[in-house]
Amino acid sequence: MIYIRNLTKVYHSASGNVRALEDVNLNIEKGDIFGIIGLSGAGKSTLLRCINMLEKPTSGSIEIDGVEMTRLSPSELKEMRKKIGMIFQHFNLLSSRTVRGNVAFPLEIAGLDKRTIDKKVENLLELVGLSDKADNYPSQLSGGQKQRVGIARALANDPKVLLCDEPTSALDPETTLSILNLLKDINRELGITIVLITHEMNVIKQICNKVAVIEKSRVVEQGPLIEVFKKPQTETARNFLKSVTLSEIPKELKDRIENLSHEHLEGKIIKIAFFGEITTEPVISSIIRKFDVDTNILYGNIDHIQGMPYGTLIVELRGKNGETDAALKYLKDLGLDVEVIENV
Ligand SMILES: Nc1ncnc2c1ncn2[C@@H]1O[C@H](COP(=O)(O)OP(=O)(O)OP(=O)(O)O)[C@@H](O)[C@H]1O
Repeated sequence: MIYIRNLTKVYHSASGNVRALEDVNLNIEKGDIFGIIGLSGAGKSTLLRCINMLEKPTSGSIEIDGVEMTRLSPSELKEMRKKIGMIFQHFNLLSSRTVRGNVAFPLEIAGLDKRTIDKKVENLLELVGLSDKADNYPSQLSGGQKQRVGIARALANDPKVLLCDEPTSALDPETTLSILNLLKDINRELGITIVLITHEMNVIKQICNKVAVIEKSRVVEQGPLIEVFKKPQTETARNFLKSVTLSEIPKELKDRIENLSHEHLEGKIIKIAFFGEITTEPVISSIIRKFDVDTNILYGNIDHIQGMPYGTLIVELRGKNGETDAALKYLKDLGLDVEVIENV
């Protein structure tokens, strides 16, 4: 659906040149919900804005639905942009127009007659669940409702692609979930390919099937979500994953660890952050089978992305003669992110 080849974007400004994108290659297939993640300034917005040619690439090619975007005349580009809707972090609604007026705007620009526009707007507002707010102004809406207007407006010209620039960053978790569900429905029911920038792992895990990681203007990892997060190759992907695993040990657990009796065996409290098939039971039983170690799970926080478990375990290991060290090494060799919290 969207094939990007050797895309480079250099901004020229008074303070010098900024290479915002460097030799970017991406394959986004029809029906994908494709997440783009990266630190601030990595080049995510520039990439999104190059896809609909709001930014003109310095070099490289962008093919959308079989059309090479960089070679279009202004009138051809105008037509092509109808196939590409866009929504924004801060909604970008026209404050002087009602909800109805905002959604009608792209249709008026396209020159449709009033009856067609009215019918279309009615359908779109029903789709996003805002029929009863048609005559409200943006200032009279909640953040989630504003984003629904943004989505309805972006869908007005029946696009094939929807570009989303941090669509839920300004929303609370519950509203975020409802907007993500709406985007998922739009993807599934209307067959629209979605490209989405986010800095939240929760957004990625809720709806994306593929992800690309941008670091310093370059795409450094891309592929199916599970592949990327199972064996993250970059710091950015690892930190994204860590943001949903346990970073702070809960206070009650800390107290419990401190109160553990020391007995006569050596012991360690370890934290395992994992993503993939290795779940509580197999990890623990493999340790028990291979080493002379007793295990006790003190804490487990497990969630799923597309059926794949990820999360954090805090485990007490007790054994003799360096057996706990051997078990620890074994876990690390399995590719798990293991950290010793305390020796007891
Ligand atoms: N119009 C511009 N002129 C000059 N430099 C720009 C312009 N727009 C962006 N840049 C620079 O290009 C680089 C990439 O910016 P971009 O906005 O694409 O990053 P981003 O990953 O979207 O960041 P954020 O998450 O903070 O929005 C940054 O160094 C930025 O300062």
